[in-house]
Amino acid sequence: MNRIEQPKTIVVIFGATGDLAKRKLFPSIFNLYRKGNLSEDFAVVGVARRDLSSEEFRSSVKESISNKQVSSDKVDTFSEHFHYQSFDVTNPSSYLELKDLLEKLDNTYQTEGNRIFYLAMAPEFFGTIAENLKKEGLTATSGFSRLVIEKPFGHNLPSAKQLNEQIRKAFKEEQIYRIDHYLGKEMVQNIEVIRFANAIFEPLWNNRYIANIQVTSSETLGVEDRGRYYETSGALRDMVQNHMMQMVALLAMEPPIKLTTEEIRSEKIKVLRALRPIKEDEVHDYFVRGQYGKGMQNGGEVESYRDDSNVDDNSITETYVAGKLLIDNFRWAGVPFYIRTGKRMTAKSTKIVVQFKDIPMNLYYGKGEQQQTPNLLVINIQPEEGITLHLNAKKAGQHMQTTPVNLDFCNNCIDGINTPEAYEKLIYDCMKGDATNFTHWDEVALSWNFVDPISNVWESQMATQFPNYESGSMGPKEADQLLARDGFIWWPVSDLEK
Ligand SMILES: NC(=O)C1=CN([C@@H]2O[C@H](COP(=O)(O)OP(=O)(O)OC[C@H]3O[C@@H](n4cnc5c(N)ncnc54)[C@H](OP(=O)(O)O)[C@@H]3O)[C@@H](O)[C@H]2O)C=CC1
Ligand SMILES: O=C1O[C@H](COP(=O)(O)O)[C@@H](O)[C@H](O)[C@H]1O
Repeated sequence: MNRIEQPKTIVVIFGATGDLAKRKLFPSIFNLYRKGNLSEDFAVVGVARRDLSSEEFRSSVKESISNKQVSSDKVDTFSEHFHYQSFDVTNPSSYLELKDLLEKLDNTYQTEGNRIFYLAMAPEFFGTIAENLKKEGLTATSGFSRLVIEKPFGHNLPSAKQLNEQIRKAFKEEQIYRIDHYLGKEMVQNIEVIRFANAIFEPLWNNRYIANIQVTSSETLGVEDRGRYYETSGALRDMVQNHMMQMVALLAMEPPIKLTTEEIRSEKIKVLRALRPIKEDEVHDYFVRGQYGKGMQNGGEVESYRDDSNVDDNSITETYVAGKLLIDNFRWAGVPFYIRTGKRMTAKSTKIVVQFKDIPMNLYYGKGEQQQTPNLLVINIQPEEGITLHLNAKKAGQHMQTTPVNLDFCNNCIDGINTPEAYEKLIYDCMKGDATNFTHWDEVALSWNFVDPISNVWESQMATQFPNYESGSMGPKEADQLLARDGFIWWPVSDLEK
């Protein structure tokens, strides 16, 4: 029987009073504790500017996990592991105070000098914190010392390089865990298994049999209270440079020779290196940007992006991106990978659709009322988790007519299986020292290198047509034309699409 690994560690959360900590980090650590993936040998130290006692901090931790159906005793015992320190990231004495606290907690919780520094703060502080942690001796412990970095990792390639150089002065590459929460999603992790553990897919996974691959991540929410950040980012930096390109890399990579961090990352890096660069004068041929206007969602009218109080009235920030990526290697030459992501769209849905090529001669073509549809393999990432294979079969009856049939596997429909949240998996991986589902610097750099020409063009040219899609729709019509030019359509990603 497999024994559950119960890592011993102190997690220091920088930005522990913030949104991410409350919504994602505390509940994820709690789930690990509840499931027995953590023993009693762990502590969490929250740091932020505001003046709170550890008791007050524990109350906010309890509040963030209060909707979980568990006994209050468990919640109380869990929250006893949490401690708080008011902190100024630029002041060396804050680090020295933290160092003392960590040494004491090491003894109390038997954490053997193991430390995870989780930077859940505005990115402008990432470099300073990393440098000070080293300078003030917090990384010199008898155990491991790891740095978890939230997105965004830079704003473009030069700023990402600068940040990387800064943190590399304090931490080695193997100590750095750059979070991309899509890599913690169950079905994103399943891409490799579907591809490499099934004899029926891998032989077909190439330009001889695949016509195109579509990756969609649509959201119904607008920018909510993140307008200020989003104005500096836009969908290209917020979603494409990281999550979307990571999914493309997993879909396109060669089978790794072993399932190790180095081998898997190395195959993903090769895909990113093989991406055909988009020249600035070609951006319009390959990429489409959009911004949502007002519209109807869930039966009510919603405001446009530009109406948000934190957004410029004439903002040219894109809330939608669709693009065509080409991978110039032996396996993928000629196969377009289409990606699209946007806010305030028809449905919340992340799906990958692999469209297979038509067979050379179809004996049943044109028979019956329904046209035959291509074979599709749909990987449902969220909210449903699973796979659907679209096939053609004989329609019951006297005639040789075909009808589409779907073979469905739903991962999260099975009773009793509650798939863990992405953050839960990633935090646990980091505690165990498994960096496979975190992005290596080379992946970050190659992704910025790919998207930078696109953002340069978009920033230098006014988007006079904005807003160009209604809230509640599937994005601007130019995104449909992008595929129509190649003779394809976007396959629906939800039943709500007409
Ligand atoms: N929220 C989300 O859903 C997501 C967030 N992220 C990333 O996570 C990071 C944090 O985001 P989020 O939680 O939303 O941000 P918030 O603005 O909600 O929280 C920021 C935190 O930083 C602390 N802080 C700010 N300035 C200082 C300072 N000078 N010294 C010490 N602490 C400081 C704040 O506490 P106080 O005011 O008490 O100092 C607060 O705890 C960002 O990099 C963001 O891009 C990534 C993906 C999703
Ligand atoms: O990283 C981000 O992801 C979310 C979407 O994540 P999901 O897990 O809900 O699909 C997005 O809303 C946010 O803008 C972006 O920063």
